[in-house]
Amino acid sequence: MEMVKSDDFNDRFIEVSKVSKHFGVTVALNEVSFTVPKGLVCGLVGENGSGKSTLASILAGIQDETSGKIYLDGQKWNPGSVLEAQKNGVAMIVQETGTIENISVAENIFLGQEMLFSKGIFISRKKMFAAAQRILDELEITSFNAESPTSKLDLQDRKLVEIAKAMYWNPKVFIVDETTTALSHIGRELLYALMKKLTSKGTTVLFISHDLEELMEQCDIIHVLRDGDYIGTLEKNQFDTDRMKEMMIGRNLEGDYYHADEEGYGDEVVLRADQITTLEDLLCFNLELHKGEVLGIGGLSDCGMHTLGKALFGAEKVLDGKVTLADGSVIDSTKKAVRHKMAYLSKNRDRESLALNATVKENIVSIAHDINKAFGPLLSFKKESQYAKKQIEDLSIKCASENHLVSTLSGGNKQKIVFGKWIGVDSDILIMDCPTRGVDIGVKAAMYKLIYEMKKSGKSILLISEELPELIGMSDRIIIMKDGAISAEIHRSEGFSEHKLINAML
Ligand SMILES: Nc1ncnc2c1ncn2[C@@H]1O[C@H](COP(=O)(O)OP(=O)(O)OP(=O)(O)O)[C@@H](O)[C@H]1O
Repeated sequence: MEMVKSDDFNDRFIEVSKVSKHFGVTVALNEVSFTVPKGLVCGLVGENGSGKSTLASILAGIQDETSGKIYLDGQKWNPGSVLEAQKNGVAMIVQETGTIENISVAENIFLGQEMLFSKGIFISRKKMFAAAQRILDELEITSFNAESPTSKLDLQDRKLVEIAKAMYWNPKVFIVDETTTALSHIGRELLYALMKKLTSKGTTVLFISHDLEELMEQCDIIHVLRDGDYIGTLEKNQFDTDRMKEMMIGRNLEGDYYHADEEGYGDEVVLRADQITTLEDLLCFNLELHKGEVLGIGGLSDCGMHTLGKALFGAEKVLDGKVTLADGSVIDSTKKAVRHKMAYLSKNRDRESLALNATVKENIVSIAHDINKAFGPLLSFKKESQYAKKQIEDLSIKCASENHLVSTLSGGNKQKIVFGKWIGVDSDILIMDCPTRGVDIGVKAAMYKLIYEMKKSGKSILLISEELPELIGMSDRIIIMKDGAISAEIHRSEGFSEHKLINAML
């Protein structure tokens, strides 16, 4: 093992030295150097595509650096695989799905480690389930158990499985990549408490987030990346959102983030849920969305709001009751919804909104056939290319060209594609489930501006969100759901407050 010449490894428990990562012509990391002291929460912040996940995944053994070196606790760190990294104390919660669908929670937690429970040539599933359950109990996770099939879990619960899996390894370094936006209030609190507990025992946490307030609350220091370069570090006493934004973007980000005025909306009801009941979550649920309204829907992740979004778009079977438009049309399939100029942005982008193995262009134009027609049913390749290029430019999607594969884009850039794909087709009713998940502050501001412009031009938007500032900032009216029912309805004119909303959720 190569050793670093220093007595105090604790101050530079992780040492990243001139690390570069190239993907063909893309330079994801450019000679990045920084250190992270032991037992602290270190934030990593930067715009979408600035290299945060790439760096984190090199540390976690997912991929190798092109050049440069990393030292962990004074020793050269170069894990050959994720398993090797985990065994040697580095565990990571990835941005998207880090679990496998068709197996149980326990099998996910001990994936690749089944031999720990071997009895001769057999694996004792009983012992494996018991061990997994102990970890879940210690984390006070009660929404599922070790035997639950992973395919039945929502995004939040699958993230909790990943957290439980990481805890098995008792990590020296715990990496959390843009996970909190997949978690509801309770999930976030659980993660924050865990991070505190871990650091008190000497674990180092690398925390990646686009939420600057969250970073300032949870971190002891914050490293800033921009376009693959390390820009600098802020210590706790230097934390300041404007300074952070300037370091991230290289200029001042000015202007109003949210729309926060009282323009109101029309009386016409454009979408109505009439006593709808779904297999799970919703029972005789009523809702009206008006022309030109931004209706915010909030609640804890299992309150039924994500199912509501799907049911309104015809993507979730409505067993009783119906979803209708102003002209009386019943929406009972996604095909009908799209035909009636409805759009739906799913929270679960990799599973439900994107074709990962297709190109940026193929994804963006996939529902824009009417716009890009040449003659009759024939499509114009030129129009499609121009259309895709415009979305790429408007949302500053970071990719080499419109022919770039979506699977290789950063998380936030994937989210921009989902947004661009649906926004571009000029729908009248837009159901958006966590539309700004994982996007950086600059793009968030651009998305909010577009949502506001759509509202002003008479479009109706149902904004399902787990971010209270987003709901408060953007909505004309907010409905808070709890256990599949409405627990509060508040109009902007009555005054929104986080306190009121949280009380209605719990
Ligand atoms: N496997 C890959 N092949 C090609 N390019 C890649 C690959 N992985 C990442 N990149 C590129 O490297 C750059 C950095 O991506 P990375 O995912 O590290 O950004 P990030 O800062 O984590 O972004 P986000 O905030 O959106 O998650 C991006 O331009 C991305 O498209």
